[in-house]
Amino acid sequence: MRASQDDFENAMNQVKLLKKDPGNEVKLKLYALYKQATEGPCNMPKPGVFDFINKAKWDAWNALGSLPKETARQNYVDLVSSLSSSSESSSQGKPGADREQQEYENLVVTSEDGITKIMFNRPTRKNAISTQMYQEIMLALKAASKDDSTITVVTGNGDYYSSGNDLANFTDIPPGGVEEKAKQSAIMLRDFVDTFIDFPKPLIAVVNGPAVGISVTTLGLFDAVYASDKATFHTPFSHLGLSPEGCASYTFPKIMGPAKATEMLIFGKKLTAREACAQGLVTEVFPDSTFQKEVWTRLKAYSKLPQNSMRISKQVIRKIEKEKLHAVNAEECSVLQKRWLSDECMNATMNFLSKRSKL
Ligand SMILES: CCCC/C=C/CC(=O)SCCNC(=O)CCNC(=O)[C@H](O)C(C)(C)COP(=O)(O)OP(=O)(O)OC[C@H]1O[C@@H](n2cnc3c(N)ncnc32)[C@H](O)[C@@H]1OP(=O)(O)O
Repeated sequence: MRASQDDFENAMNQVKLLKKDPGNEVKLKLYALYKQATEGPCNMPKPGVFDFINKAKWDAWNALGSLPKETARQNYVDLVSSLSSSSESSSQGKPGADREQQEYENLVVTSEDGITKIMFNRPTRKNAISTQMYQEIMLALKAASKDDSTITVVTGNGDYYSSGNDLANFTDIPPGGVEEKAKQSAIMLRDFVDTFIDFPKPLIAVVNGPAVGISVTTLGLFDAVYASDKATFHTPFSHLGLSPEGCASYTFPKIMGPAKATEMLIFGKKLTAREACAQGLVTEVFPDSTFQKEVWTRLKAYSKLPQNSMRISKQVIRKIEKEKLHAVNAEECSVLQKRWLSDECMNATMNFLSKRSKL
């Protein structure tokens, strides 16, 4: 089977996750295959003999001759896949060897061009948010709030932005029983949402694919939301015996009006990206084929704006709401603590985990 554009983009993301530097030879090969896959045969003038780096790159690309773009794309995906598996097996062979380098298990966090990017990284679970991942997101946001970047971006690796709360979170019952679990979860959820409410810099969501549950509700706390036209927005709380969180009980009626918010939050209506944009939840929608390029070009331009001015403007815009948002968050968590113990919620969770239901 030929590698698709999605496979190619996933492979590009995978390269950033490699735990081990693959070495210059492999990096040149990756560069050449990437150029061939995206631009075709080498079309650049040959760099001078003393321009060592660019000449090495040119040589590698030029050596691919007239290799078709599709074949180059496939070879790129295959090469990344072989690198990913060998870097996984070598780190398994040396337990703990790469721990210090990789701070997060479920996120990839990078800082470049004044932008800190926090990428959900559980693509095989559709970026479902496990208990550990909630903690990691809070840590990453707190670190981003203090680093040198001017803006912070949250996005997902793979085809989903996030499928929301990992429903397996509720299977890890502590000695205190389900009541204790519900209490712990409410405390964690409240801290989690507070971290978004208090985030001091422009916070941007780059919604690369479908978003479910808490990954949708928290969008109401972002400063801008850019979405691929492949993204959908779904809050199936009633189907799961739940109730809204992430301050959506307040932000959604405010953003889209109570009637539209009801359709989403009570009846679980799934919105397309364009519908979510028309309702004001999404700032702008881009065709999936150009999504990453267009959004990152724009974000790079925004990240060059004066840092203090952006922070202060955000403060002015949000200040009046902060207290209200914290109160809403506390109330939603307290309601959910009871909901998690309800038969409606327990049955829905069991049905999903025993593979009897999906959204
Ligand atoms: C403690 C704080 C709590 C805060 C509360 C928040 C509320 C919410 O977030 S409610 C929303 C909860 N999310 C869901 O109900 C989504 C459940 N998932 C699905 O319905 C489907 O997986 C999907 C529609 C998202 C995707 O379907 P698709 O057929 O494309 O892929 P799958 O084969 O189902 O997914 C691959 C793999 O990933 C597992 N998985 C996906 N999402 C979740 C999830 N949210 N929780 C746990 N596991 C998830 C899925 O089971 C598959 O696993 P297997 O390969 O082992 O079958």
